[in-house]
Amino acid sequence: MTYKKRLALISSELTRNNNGRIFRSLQKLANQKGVALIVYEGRTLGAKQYAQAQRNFVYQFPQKGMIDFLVATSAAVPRAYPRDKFEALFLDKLDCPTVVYYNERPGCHSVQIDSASASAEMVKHLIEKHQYSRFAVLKGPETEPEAQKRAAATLNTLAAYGLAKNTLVEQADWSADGAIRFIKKVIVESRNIEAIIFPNDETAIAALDYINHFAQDKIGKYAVVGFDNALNARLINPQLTTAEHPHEAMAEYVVDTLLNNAAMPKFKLFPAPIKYRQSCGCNNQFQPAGTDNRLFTQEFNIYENVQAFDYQDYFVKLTTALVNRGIRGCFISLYQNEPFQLQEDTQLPQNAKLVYAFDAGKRVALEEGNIFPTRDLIPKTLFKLDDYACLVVNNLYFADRHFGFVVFDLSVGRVQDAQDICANIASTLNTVQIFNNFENAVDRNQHLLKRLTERNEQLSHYNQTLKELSNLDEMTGLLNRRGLHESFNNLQKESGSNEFTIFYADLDDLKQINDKLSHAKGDEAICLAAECLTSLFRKSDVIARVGGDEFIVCTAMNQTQAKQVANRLESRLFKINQQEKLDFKLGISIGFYTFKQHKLVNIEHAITEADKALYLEKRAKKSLPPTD
Ligand SMILES: Nc1nc2c(ncn2[C@@H]2O[C@H](COP(=O)(O)OP(=O)(O)OP(=O)(O)O)[C@@H](O)[C@H]2O)c(=O)[nH]1
Repeated sequence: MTYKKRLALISSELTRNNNGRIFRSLQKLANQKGVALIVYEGRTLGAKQYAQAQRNFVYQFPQKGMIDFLVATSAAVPRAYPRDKFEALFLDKLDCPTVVYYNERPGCHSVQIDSASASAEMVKHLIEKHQYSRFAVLKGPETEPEAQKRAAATLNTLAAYGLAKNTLVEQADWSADGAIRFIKKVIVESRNIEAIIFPNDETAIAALDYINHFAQDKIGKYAVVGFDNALNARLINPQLTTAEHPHEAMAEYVVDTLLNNAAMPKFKLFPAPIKYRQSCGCNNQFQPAGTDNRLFTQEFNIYENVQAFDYQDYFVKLTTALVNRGIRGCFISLYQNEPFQLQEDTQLPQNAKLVYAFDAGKRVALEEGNIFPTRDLIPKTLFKLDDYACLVVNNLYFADRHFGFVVFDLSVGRVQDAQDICANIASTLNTVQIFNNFENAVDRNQHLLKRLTERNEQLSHYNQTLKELSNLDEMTGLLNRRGLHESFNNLQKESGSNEFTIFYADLDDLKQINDKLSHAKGDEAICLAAECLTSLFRKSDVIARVGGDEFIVCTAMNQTQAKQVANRLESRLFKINQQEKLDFKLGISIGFYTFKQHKLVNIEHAITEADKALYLEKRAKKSLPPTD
């Protein structure tokens, strides 16, 4: 079956009070007429409580073109919610026929129940059938016309029987908090109260639940009545006497009105018959305390494991949970934006990405991509919205991180289960995302660390090269003076010798070569001298060019060996000059100084001594007498 038209229901928590019955009755009637129901499940608009405000972001979802009709209940849109805000959020934006339950709003149809007659009848029943004369009355919120009608009719009827004076009256709201404060007061003040009239079932049930668990000596002492015939009215002990909303008839009227798109807003009042159960004193068989009737609709528990740290693991477990609970469909989408915090004017993110799909009772494998306009709820390319009779939309958030939404197909399946699973999806996906962010950060750090280590290694390699370069003479590739000192220290440590010789060598007549031939030839002579010295000494000896044409060699040699080397130099030079066919005569003078290691004051002293010897050698070569 296809559902061409869509009815949006703006509702607060579907498992509470009247909401579930409005939901199911509208679903049934709408579906019969080929209209799909899409429920946007939030809380009470305008509520200050944190969780309610976060939930209400779901009311941003209904968009023009997506839905054809709108229904808003007073639990979701109370009378106190300002007209301009209501119009901006729904009416102006959606521009479609709208019905409000239990309220009247300009431009909307309205369905209400005749709560005044029902309240009066309830009081009459308590007085005439049960002969109670001492009453306590809790009034609903002053801002709600529905609450005022109930309270006024109750108090007027009590007054008509002359019982108003003895009645304890308190003002509260529709919530359990107010009810518990009130029942405590009734118990403490005693006043022999016989019957308590609550403004709705939620407050009546909260009071009975309080008595059952915290004031067991008062079980059965008070007759209690509520209003609404909420889902829990039959589950509380004793079962609650209450006024019924004729939901089927109301839903039929609502759907007809919307489909026929009546031109003028209409107001319709429905009678609210009383459901006489045990709590007023009828059918007076109280079940013994402690039978632990479970409140709400959860009649059995399924303890599947739906906890995980990554998406894939989680989606497998979620599928099992959905199958176990018989939910027909579940579609999870994450906003394309980063998670955000709600501000006053936060708009629905434009796009979302479908990350999980469970359709017609089975998980659907998804390809990559699946980004779609958020307002569509599910991607048109994969699923046809017209195929779904009943969808429930919940936003996904955790603390103040809003990150996506889930759409349940509840044409089959219980609302309570969908709510359980929705809470699980929100908290688990939040954990998965935070865990992923954390892991990514760790990965990023590790990657950075690796790159940093590589860079460091590269850098220390460059440093080493630089250091080596800074120790070398560029022209000859020999050590320079700085390199000489460092290498000589190593030589001393590594040679194992305690006798060393420092040679000081100097080219002969370089100036002449420069002047007569060229500076380039002078360079050639220097390089040739370097080669000559390198070939003359051992690899382990330290050879350095320390000035223009001056060289120092440090070796682990005694004086005899040093003399032999000095002699060998002469023959080496002779050979070079013969073989190389040079434009100049290569001549090297050399002086040396040998010392025992322990006698060495420092290398500079040894160099000076070698230099002196060189000087003498030079003078001798030039046949000049030495000067002092
Ligand atoms: N081509 C060249 N010449 C240099 C270099 N460094 C220094 N000189 C020159 O080499 C000459 C060295 O002079 P000395 O060592 O005093 O004199 P010499 O001509 O070698 O004579 P003796 O040492 O007395 O034999 C100077 O003229 C410097 O300008 C160099 O790197 N290349």
